[in-house]
Amino acid sequence: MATVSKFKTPGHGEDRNPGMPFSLDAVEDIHVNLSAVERRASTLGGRRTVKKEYQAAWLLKAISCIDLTTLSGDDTAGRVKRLCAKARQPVRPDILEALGMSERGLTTGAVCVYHTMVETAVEALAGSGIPVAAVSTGFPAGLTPLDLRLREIEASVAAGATEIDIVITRGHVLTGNWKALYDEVKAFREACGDAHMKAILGTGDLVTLRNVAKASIIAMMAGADFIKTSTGKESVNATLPVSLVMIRAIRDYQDRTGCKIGYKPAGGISTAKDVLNYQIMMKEELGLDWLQPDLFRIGASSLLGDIERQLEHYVTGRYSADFRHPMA
Ligand SMILES: O=C[C@H](O)COP(=O)(O)O
Repeated sequence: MATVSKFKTPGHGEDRNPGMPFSLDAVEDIHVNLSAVERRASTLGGRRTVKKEYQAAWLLKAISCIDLTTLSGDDTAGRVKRLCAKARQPVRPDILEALGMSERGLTTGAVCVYHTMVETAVEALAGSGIPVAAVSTGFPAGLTPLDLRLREIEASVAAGATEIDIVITRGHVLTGNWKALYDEVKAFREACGDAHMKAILGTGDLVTLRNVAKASIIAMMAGADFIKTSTGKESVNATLPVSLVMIRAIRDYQDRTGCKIGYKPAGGISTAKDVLNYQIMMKEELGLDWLQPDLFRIGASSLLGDIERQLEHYVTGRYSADFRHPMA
């Protein structure tokens, strides 16, 4: 069985993206061939499959990349504590033992919460090495005053979040105001300090894949450590075609600067089959480095339950009822 390596805790990497000066030239020539993107995305699941022990190994790796998320209006400290317990022990001990994984210290990549839950999560995760990510900047719409959005980042960092998921102003993209988008993301990155910044583009609001590609490049140019598809609150969240466009933008940025930017699809990824498609895409388009939690995260609130069920099926030959995997 392939191994799951313990992730490097992000937030203090010496290889962080320093960004680059704003340049309109970098986005003006971007074009996206919609049918080619859709064709490529649609073949991913069918062309390659991973089975049996390889599938179990890929799913264990996927767990280490999950940003285990709760972002609900009815979140409570109790729910966040239960989520953190699940992040520490994402798979039942008997399943892990059968997989020979008991001693490997498998955890999720992070726990992702609203600002008011950061302290609770930090306390509940103490000593585990699991980072707390805070959604910020007026999540999910990102339309609160700029100074409040900056202060919100600073408050989450002060409360112990080492990863900040910011949301961009989608209006800047829709009106082609690339300089305003650059300035905003750069200001967010400065406010993050040492905390790693994931830039949520809200791709479901951006109308065209060309806009998605341009917004991806601007966010990276302004210093994003990760680019992330969605808040989970748009009517369309992560999709494979959108991901392909963002991943290719990451490749372009790496060609241009040598910097490796992380990728986080988020929203609506709830089955083991979904996540395997994303992993195959990452491996084929960007290579093995992007299967590790320092460059790949999956934002999900309910994916872990299905992965655990599939692992149990692999170990026992039987599927258990959903209620046996109640959290995440
Ligand atoms: O960033 C994470 C998303 O908000 C989670 O979305 P989900 O509830 O559809 O898994």
